[in-house]
Amino acid sequence: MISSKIVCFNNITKLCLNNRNVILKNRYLCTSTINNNDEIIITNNNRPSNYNHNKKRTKETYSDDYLFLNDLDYTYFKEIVENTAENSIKAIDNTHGSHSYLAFVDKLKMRVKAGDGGNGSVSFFRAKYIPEGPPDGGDGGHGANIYIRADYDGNNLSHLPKATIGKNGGGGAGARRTGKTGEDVIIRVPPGTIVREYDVVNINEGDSIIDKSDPQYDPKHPDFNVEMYLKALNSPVVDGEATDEKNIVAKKDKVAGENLWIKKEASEIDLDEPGQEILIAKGGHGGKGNIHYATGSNRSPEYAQKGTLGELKFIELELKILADFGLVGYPNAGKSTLLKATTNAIPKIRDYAFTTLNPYVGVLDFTKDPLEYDTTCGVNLSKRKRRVREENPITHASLADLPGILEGAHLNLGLGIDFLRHIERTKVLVYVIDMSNSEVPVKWDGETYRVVRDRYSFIETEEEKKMVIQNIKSKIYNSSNRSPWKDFVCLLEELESYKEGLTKKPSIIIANKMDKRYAEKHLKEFKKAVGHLIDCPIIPCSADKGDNILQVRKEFRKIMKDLTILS
Ligand SMILES: Nc1nc2c(ncn2[C@@H]2O[C@H](COP(=O)(O)OP(=O)(O)OP(=O)(O)O)[C@@H](O)[C@H]2O)c(=O)[nH]1
Ligand SMILES: [Mg+2]
Repeated sequence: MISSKIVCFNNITKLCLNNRNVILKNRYLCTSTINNNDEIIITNNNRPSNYNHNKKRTKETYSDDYLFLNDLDYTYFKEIVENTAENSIKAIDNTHGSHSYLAFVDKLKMRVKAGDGGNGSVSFFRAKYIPEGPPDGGDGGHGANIYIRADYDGNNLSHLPKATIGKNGGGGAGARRTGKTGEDVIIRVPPGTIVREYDVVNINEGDSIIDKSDPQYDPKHPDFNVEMYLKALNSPVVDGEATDEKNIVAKKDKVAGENLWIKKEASEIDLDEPGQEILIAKGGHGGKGNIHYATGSNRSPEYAQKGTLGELKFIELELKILADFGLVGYPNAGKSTLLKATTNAIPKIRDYAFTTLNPYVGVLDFTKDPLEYDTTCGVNLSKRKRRVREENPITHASLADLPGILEGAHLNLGLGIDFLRHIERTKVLVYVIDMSNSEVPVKWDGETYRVVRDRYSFIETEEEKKMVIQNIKSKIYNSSNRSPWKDFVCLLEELESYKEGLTKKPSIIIANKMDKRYAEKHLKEFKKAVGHLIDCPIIPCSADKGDNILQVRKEFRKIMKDLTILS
C-alpha cells in the first residue's frame, strides 16, 4: 500500500509518498527535489515576497496553513500527481493568482488592541507681562476604537492580519489644545462571520491543563480522578472544542511559557447581517488637562490626568459560508460543474477527486428565467399562500460549492468533514449523485438501506480506527463497490455523524451525469434502493451537457418559494 499526502502552502506544493515511482512530467514554474524521506518537494520559483528560506518548515509550524489530503490511495494519487503537477499549479498561478486557492482562511485568531487615551497636558498661559498665567493644558485625545463590520465583499478571511492595533490619542497641549483622537479602525469581514472572545493565559512550569471534555475531570463520570482534579483546580481550563486548544492539551507538559487561548463563555456574536457592526475594543479616554483642576485654593495645578488604556482583546473570527443551497456529494460527482451550469460562478472543474478545496458561492439569478415557473409551481396552493408567493418573487438565491466528502470523512478520510460546518447554515441541501458512477452497470441487490448514525462508534483505539479506515479505503477506491445508492447512504451517514438531524433539512437530489451509459438504469435502481430514506425531489440532469438544467433551476426556485411561505 502506498501512503501519500499532498501538502500545499501558498506557492509550495509538497507531494509525499513512500515510493519514488511518480515522475513529474512537467515541472512548469516549479523546481522539485526529493529528500531523504522520499518526499518530493515542488517549489514554485516565484516565491512570495515573505518566503523565509531559513525557516524550518515543519508540520507544526504551518499546521494552520497546510492543507492535508490524507489517505488518498495510489490510483487517486497518481491522477492527482499528473494533474496537479501539470494543471493545478499552473492554474493556481495563472488563473487564481498565487494566493487565492490555497490560502483560504475561514478561521483566524487575532489580537486586537484599541488605542490608549492621550495624557492631559500641564501647561500655563504665558504672555508678555503675564509670567504666571492661569492653567491652559488641554485634554488628551481618545484612543482609536476598533470595530468589526460585516461588509467585506469576499469569501475569505485571508486579508486580515494576526493583530490589529489602534492609534493612541495624542497628548493635550498648551493653549487648551486637545490631543488628536486616534482614528477608529474597522476590521472588515464578510457577512456570516462569527466573533468569539478569548482569555489568554500564560502557562507556567508545572501547570497541568484540564481538558473539560476529559472524563477524568468530570465528577459525574465513572473515570473521575479526584487527585488530578484537585491538582488541576487552579490550572488553566480548556474547553475541549477548538482544535488549537486540543493541540495544546496534547502537548500537556511542554507548554510552559506558551500562551493558552481559552474561550470565554457566552462570548459568541454572529455577524449575519450585511453591514452589521460591533465595537470589539474600546479606545482609552483622553486624560483631562490641568485646566480642569484649578480650584480656589490651587489655581496653578501642576498635574493633569493620564489617558486610560485602550482595551486589549483576543478574538477568533470564523467565517461560515452563508448560502441558500449547499452542494453535497462525493468527489468528482459534478458539484462544481452544476454550480457552473446554474450560476454565474466559474469554479475549477477537473476529472479527478478533490478538485474543489475551498467553499465557493455562486449566485442563481432567476430574473431571466421563463415566468412559467410561477404558474406551474404549487398549483394547489391556498389563496393566502398564493398571495404570499406573488408578493415575494424569488429573484436570486445563492449556491455554495463545497469540497467532496466520502465514506469515512468524519474519521478524516479525504478532506475530512471540516467543511461541513459551512453547510450547517445553508437552508437547503443539494445532494449531487453521479448516476453513472462506474463503467459497468451496477445492480441493486435488493437491500433496503438504513442510515446508521453511529456505525463506527465502536472505535476506541487508534489501532481500531486505522483498521476501519483501511477497510473503508479498500472499498471506496474499488469502483465495483461503488453505486449511486451506496454513495447516497454514505453521504447521509456522514452528515448525520457530523451533526444529528442535519439530513432533516429541506433537500433535493440531483441525479447527475445522466448523459452517461447506464445512468438511466442506475436511476431506476436508485429510486428503489433509497427512495424511502428521504422525502425530496430527485431531478435527473447532465450538468456537463446542460440537459435539464432549466428543470433544476425551476426546482431550486420552487423550494425557495416554499421556504418563503413557511417562514
Ligand atoms: N459526462 C458528464 N460528465 C460530467 C457531468 N458533470 C460533471 N462531469 C465531469 O465530471 C468531472 C468532475 O466534475 P467536477 O464538477 O469537478 O466534480 P466535483 O464534484 O466538483 O469534484 P470535487 O471538486 O473533486 O469534489 C469533470 O470532468 C466534469 O466534466 C455530466 O453531467 N456528464
Ligand atoms: Mg468541485
